[in-house]
Amino acid sequence: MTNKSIIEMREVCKIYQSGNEQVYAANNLNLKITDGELVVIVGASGAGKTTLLNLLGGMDTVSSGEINVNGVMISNYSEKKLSLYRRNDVGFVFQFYNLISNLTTLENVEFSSSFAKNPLDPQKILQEIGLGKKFASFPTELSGGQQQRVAIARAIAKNPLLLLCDEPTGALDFKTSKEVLSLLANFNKTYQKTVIIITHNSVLAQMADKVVKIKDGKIANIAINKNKMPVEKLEW
Ligand SMILES: Nc1ncnc2c1ncn2[C@@H]1O[C@H](COP(=O)(O)OP(=O)(O)OP(=O)(O)O)[C@@H](O)[C@H]1O
Repeated sequence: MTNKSIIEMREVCKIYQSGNEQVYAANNLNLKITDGELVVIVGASGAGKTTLLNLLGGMDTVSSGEINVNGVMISNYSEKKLSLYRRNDVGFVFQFYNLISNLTTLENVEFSSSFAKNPLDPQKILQEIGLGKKFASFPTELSGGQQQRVAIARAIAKNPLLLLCDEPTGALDFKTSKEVLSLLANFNKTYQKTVIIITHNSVLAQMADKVVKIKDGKIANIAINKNKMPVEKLEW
């Protein structure tokens, strides 16, 4: 890992209007993430985790403050530039895999990477992820864990600057969750790319380089793990 910051958030606020009330989903967030870090973001339901990830991924815009990604101020981006940023620089993994149901495994990955600037080989990534025998399967023919693998392959094959994962194991059992988390940790290690994982499960904090705790839209704590734990050893 280098010491270069890949993300710098300065005094970021996101305010939603809910009836007559203003909700500070992000309330003065200051955060630096180093290139190649594995970051886990924890916090209770409604704390503001998804809001933070959506702001980083260019899916939502700040109410105030600045977000700099890889030396570029994305918080000043127009809708068009944000769309290119999402396409080229960000890989997303969600709790529910969001695969295209009438495309095969390989087609799902190829479709997404065909829009990216500098994609990796979809077949190679699917092989690495253990889906070498499932190229021709449709999503309904795959287990939940396999579908999440396709979603991860799809995100990785774009060769993104950042891999953003929102509750990637939320719908999976213990064993499958660990397999999926291992893939994310391996990607981080092999490709030296920044991976950010949102979770309710505080045990996952042990696999991170950096753990960010969010509470009521604010950063409650940032901890650095000197000795992060291999995913295989996590128990919950
Ligand atoms: N589009 C929106 N309009 C109004 N309020 C919103 C909107 N999106 C989020 N909020 C509010 O912002 C706060 C933070 O929501 P967010 O989804 O970021 O939390 P979270 O930590 O990801 O929660 P969960 O773990 O349940 O997904 C909550 O109070 C939520 O109700």
